Amino acid sequence: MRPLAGSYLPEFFHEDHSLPKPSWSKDMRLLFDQFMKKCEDGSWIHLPSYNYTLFQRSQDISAFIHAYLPTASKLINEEKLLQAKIFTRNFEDGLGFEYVMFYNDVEKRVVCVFEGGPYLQGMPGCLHGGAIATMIDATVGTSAMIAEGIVMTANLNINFKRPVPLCSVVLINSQLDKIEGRKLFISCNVQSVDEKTLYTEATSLFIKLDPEKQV
Ligand SMILES: CCCCC/C=C\C/C=C\C/C=C\C/C=C\CCCC(=O)SCCNC(=O)CCNC(=O)[C@H](O)C(C)(C)COP(=O)(O)OP(=O)(O)OC[C@H]1O[C@@H](n2cnc3c(N)ncnc32)[C@H](O)[C@@H]1OP(=O)(O)O
Repeated sequence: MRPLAGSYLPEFFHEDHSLPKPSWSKDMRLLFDQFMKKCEDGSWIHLPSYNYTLFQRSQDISAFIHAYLPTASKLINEEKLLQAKIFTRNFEDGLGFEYVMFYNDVEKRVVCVFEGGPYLQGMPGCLHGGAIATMIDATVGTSAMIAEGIVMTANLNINFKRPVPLCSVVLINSQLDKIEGRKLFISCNVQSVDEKTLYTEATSLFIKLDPEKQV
């Protein structure tokens, strides 16, 4: 199985969605600039983000699924895989998930600057809990993938402590706590930009996939 080479992908697949857009709020842009500044000495790394998976070409996705998820592969329509896109990267600009992640290798931390747009409403004026869970999963998932490669979420435990105002910017801070064999334990919190409000706390367990096992 070969990793993705950009050359055979349509142009729009190359777009990095984690870069500033006109739809970003002032807070989002400010935090982006602050973290980019921290990247200058190499302590933090900006993580690009696309709306396709690493194995977008049908045979690459197919090879991946057969190797790692043989049971699921029996139920997957391979033609539809050509249309597959990353869940969080398919809303029009500014309406859904706007986010950018940064990674600190020494501290084993991934931080996500996230603004949930108006299409992510749950309770009136508030972000849907599922949208928060999605972005927590994406953030801790990124941390797990950086550490161990091909992983899946086995457990995600979330305490919603305060409602997140719709269209506000939050910081999702994740921390790789420990790795035990194939298990990765990653904790996370969601805070307001001024760090005065703790919205959410979460713990997660990721399992490194074992191609020898028939999951
Ligand atoms: C996958 C990446 C592919 C590459 C993609 C490339 C680019 C992507 C680009 C952008 C994406 C960026 C970021 C990521 C964004 C989002 C992340 C989303 C991730 C997900 O959204 S993913 C979907 C939800 N996820 C599932 O759909 C999993 C269903 N599930 C299973 O497929 C199996 O369950 C599996 C594989 C997890 C484990 O199965 P298995 O057979 O390999 O391992 P096994 O069961 O033996 O467990 C081993 C040891 O973990 C312990 N253990 C297991 N589960 C536990 C639990 N829940 N609580 C406590 N302990 C647990 C056991 O007790 C044992 O412990 P011990 O060894 O001590 O006995």
